[in-house]
Amino acid sequence: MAYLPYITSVLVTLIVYRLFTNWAHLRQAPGPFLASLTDLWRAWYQYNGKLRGELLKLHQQHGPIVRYGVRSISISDPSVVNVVYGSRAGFTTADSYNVLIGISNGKEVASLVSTNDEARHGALRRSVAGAFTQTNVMDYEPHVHESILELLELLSRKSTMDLAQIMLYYTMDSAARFAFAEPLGCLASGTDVGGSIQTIRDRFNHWGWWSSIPALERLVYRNPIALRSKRALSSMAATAVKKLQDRASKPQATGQTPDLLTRFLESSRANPDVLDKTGIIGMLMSTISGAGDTTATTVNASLYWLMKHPDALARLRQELMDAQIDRPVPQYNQVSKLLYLNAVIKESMRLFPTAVWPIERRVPEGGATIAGVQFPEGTSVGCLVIALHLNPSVFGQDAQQFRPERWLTEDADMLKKMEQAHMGFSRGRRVCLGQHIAVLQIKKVIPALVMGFEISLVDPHAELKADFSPAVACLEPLMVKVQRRR
Ligand code: HEM
Repeated sequence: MAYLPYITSVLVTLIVYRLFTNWAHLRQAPGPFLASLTDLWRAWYQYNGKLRGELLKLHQQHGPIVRYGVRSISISDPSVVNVVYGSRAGFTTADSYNVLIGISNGKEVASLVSTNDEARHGALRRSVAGAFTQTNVMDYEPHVHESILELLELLSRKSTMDLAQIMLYYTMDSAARFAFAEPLGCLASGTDVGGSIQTIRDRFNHWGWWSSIPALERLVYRNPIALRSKRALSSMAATAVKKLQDRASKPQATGQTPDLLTRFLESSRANPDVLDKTGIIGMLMSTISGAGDTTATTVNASLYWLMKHPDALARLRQELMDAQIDRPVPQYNQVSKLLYLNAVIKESMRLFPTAVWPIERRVPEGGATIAGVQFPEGTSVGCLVIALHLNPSVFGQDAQQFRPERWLTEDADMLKKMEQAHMGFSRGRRVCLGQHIAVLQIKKVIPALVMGFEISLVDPHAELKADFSPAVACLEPLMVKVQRRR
């Protein structure tokens, strides 16, 4: 007992020393004092879905560099995009990605997204890249087409509905179709079949809630006891395993619409050391998970702003009529190059990007100078996509407004500047692998919907809202009225 005051003072000294070194680490960067002492500050805001909004405010207050954690820096300056994400820059993913690493049979199994081993990431990505090129994704168009027909059929039976939910059913069914040629059945049943959507959202929640404190996540979920606990396969993973087993013994016949599974099996035969069976299941899961909420949110955002801006909707419909697109669903080659459609989608992604917090990268050995500030090795730096997208120095004083026409400017320099600041699909080595499939899905479904239906908000003042606590923005319900157009 006599030692108690002594032990207490040693502990207090150690804590004060730790807090001081935390603060001193990046003291050159402005930000909330609490955030410089402990990562619990950012964890709290992220858990409550408020980090994104708080960082936006901090950027307005302090400028392009803001500190939001002991070693975390948020950036809103588009000129640094290439410094951080450029292919040769040497930045790797930050520790926040570690909480996404899966656990299988008591071992950690990193996926394409969660691995911080850049050599492995590069090899894995190269091995499957052929399945995602602009030309090759055209092979999957029949899968997407079929899902849109099913969506339209469902809509024609409704008068009011939650657009956010129905669109997620479309993107998930479509993703399962182009992944392994079978829909999840969400559109057919009007439900989240087998809880697949919830399983994915649980993963996004886990990533979001623990991203700020990965060391604590490791202690709780990756200790030897937790690692050994049995985990049931999700219904979607079980379907993917079954499909893989079936396909290994009975490959797709000539004439069948190819899917990602066929392409991954081809890649696996060519690169068995890089992509094994577990890797194929991982890739299928990563693509379906990455394809659902992201694509649905972009379609919803586009439709929302078109509902709010009848002039833009009229202009889009005119463009689609002039192009004489097929009804009820256009062929991709009829819509892929339509300028106004493209501008509407770009503008919607600009105003409602799906990445929630800065896309974090780790400063490599030797440190780096970013926006004129020197940061030591190990600092996590990342562009906050929404801050970049609302930057008035790039997008002008009306940066907060939905104005697709800004993407039709004849000022080539201006256009280049805006393109460089657009990070909806991220940038660099880890740029969205599925972006061409996403664009295919979006550019086919929006014309089908706006030509086939009058869609209007049940509450004309309704706002587009999302939960920003998971890693990917998850839309809140958006009630709309639908009526077939003649
Ligand atoms: C509008 C829809 C989409 C948006 C906005 C979007 C956005 C993004 C972003 C921002 C990243 C980078 C994440 C990071 O570095 O932390 C990413 C990565 C990725 N996306 Fe997408 N995505 C979309 C659709 C899709 C689709 C349809 C697929 C699959 C077919 C897909 C598959 C992937 C994969 C596999 C990665 C990881 C790439 C890598 O690490 O090398 N995404 N996406």
